[in-house]
Amino acid sequence: MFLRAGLAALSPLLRSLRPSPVAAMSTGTFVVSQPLNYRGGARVEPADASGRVIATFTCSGEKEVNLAVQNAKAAFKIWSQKSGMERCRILLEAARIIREREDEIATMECINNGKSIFEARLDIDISWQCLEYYAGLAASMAGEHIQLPGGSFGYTRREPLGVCVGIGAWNYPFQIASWKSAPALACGNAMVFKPSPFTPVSALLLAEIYSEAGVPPGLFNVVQGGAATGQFLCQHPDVAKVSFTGSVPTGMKIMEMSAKGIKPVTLELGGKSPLIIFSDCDMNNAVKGALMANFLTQGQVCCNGTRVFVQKEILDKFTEEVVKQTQRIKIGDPLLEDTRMGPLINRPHLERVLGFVKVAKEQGAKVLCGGDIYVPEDPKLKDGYYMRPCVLTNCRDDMTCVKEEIFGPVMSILSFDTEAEVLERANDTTFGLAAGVFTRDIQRAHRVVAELQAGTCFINNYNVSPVELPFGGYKKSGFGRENGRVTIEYYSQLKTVCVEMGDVESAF
Ligand SMILES: NC(=O)c1ccc[n+]([C@@H]2O[C@H](COP(=O)([O-])OP(=O)(O)OC[C@H]3O[C@@H](n4cnc5c(N)ncnc54)[C@H](O)[C@@H]3O)[C@@H](O)[C@H]2O)c1
Ligand SMILES: C[N+](C)(C)CCCC=O
Repeated sequence: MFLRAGLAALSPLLRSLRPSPVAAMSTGTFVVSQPLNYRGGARVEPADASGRVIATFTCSGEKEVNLAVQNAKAAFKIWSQKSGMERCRILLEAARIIREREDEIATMECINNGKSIFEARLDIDISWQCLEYYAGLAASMAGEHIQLPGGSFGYTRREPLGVCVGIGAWNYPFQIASWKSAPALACGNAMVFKPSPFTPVSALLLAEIYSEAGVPPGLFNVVQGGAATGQFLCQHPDVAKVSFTGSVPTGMKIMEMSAKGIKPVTLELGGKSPLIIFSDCDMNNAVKGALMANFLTQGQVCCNGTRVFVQKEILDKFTEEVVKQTQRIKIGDPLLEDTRMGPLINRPHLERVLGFVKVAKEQGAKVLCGGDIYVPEDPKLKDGYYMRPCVLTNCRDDMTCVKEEIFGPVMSILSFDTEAEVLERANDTTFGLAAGVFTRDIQRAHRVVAELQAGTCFINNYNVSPVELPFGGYKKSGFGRENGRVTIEYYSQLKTVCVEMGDVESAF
């Protein structure tokens, strides 16, 4: 197998998914000449193929999934017996290696996904921080001791679940693999991870780094493939838990499959989050916050605050400034240091996003900037999947662009009068991933976030993600959390031990 990967080189992958020709989106390329599955501590060709070829690697079928799970089971026996301190040391070493190789990993991620190298480095930083954070928690995981009458007592043990499955989306490939594996491994579990077929390469680096850091062979495995491979993983009888990041429709299927095996699931799904800008805000910060809420990773971010509610008094000034700053965003080759927006993930997705802009116009929205294809000057990039970031105004709550997740660089601006009104409109959605508020009134800020139906709320900032804070959704945006101390609970189970110090008082 020989995969010439990269945005340029991933074109064979994209070509295999749709017949039209796909040209280079980036000047960046890398050559992957090794297999893209990772099992038992080494890169391996899949033991079988489902028949659906993606580039020059094949989707893993039932046999390969089974081998990966069996390898994970064997590694689990060793890993789960280690003390928290032992696991901590190995995870810290893995974090150190990621940090040391940050530039190399970020470059691969940039080519893998199309996000700017500037952002890719931030993703890698958040990834090693996540490993460091859970390394610390591994060493401090403990149960309770509960005194009972007559000297008897009980205690609780926090135990790992076994083999956990991670299934990732394409927008944060390395970071998603880290957010799932770090808490899973810290708790003593093993993992089989399936990246999105659109971004298959960077999870392999994580697998190799874990091996280099000293995890037992088979503790973290990677299987490549799409929906069918994901189904084999979810349905496997030896899998104890599934952690999924992706769309709501796929999340529903994952939950259904997991329900059949009574497997706990974590679902990190989509969103259509509100960002509320009150007239007493710090205007500079609110404008920066709106850009952060909409244009990271070409707008392909689950928690983006795409419904920007602006209080009437400052609507014109805010809109003018947002448009000015949006037009300044440097689009182009994601490997260049000053680029801040690269191409979208693939042509069908670009067309889908442009389609949302078209419908928005038909429904009465006004395009203040962008929303069209961008052709970079560099001839090598001319057929890339670029679009200009878009700001829409004249939006109404019933418009498609305001109701549906676009997953692209499209911000919808809506105006409001009162706090009560905006809260009702902000919550009028089936999603509940995130929300944001900009105001100088501290009481209002806390009052408003208390009423917002969202799992992750930001006050006077947006889309920052310290690994110490739990991240996850309400309503159809999913359940379970990633990051923060609480995630330990999603990768472990509690055993209660009741100890009798006297004689048995029998009822018989
Ligand atoms: N909440 C979060 O943390 C978060 C983060 C990133 C992305 N997302 C969401 O992900 C979506 C975009 O990502 P996507 O297009 O990759 O999502 P997707 O649901 O199409 O695919 C996600 C993953 O699921 C796999 N998959 C697809 N069908 C499957 C099936 N039937 N069984 C098992 N696995 C299956 C895919 O191969 C991929 O690895 C957006 O809706 C976005 O909001 C959420
Ligand atoms: C790191 N962010 C920007 C908070 C994104 C988290 C993952 C969502 O897609």
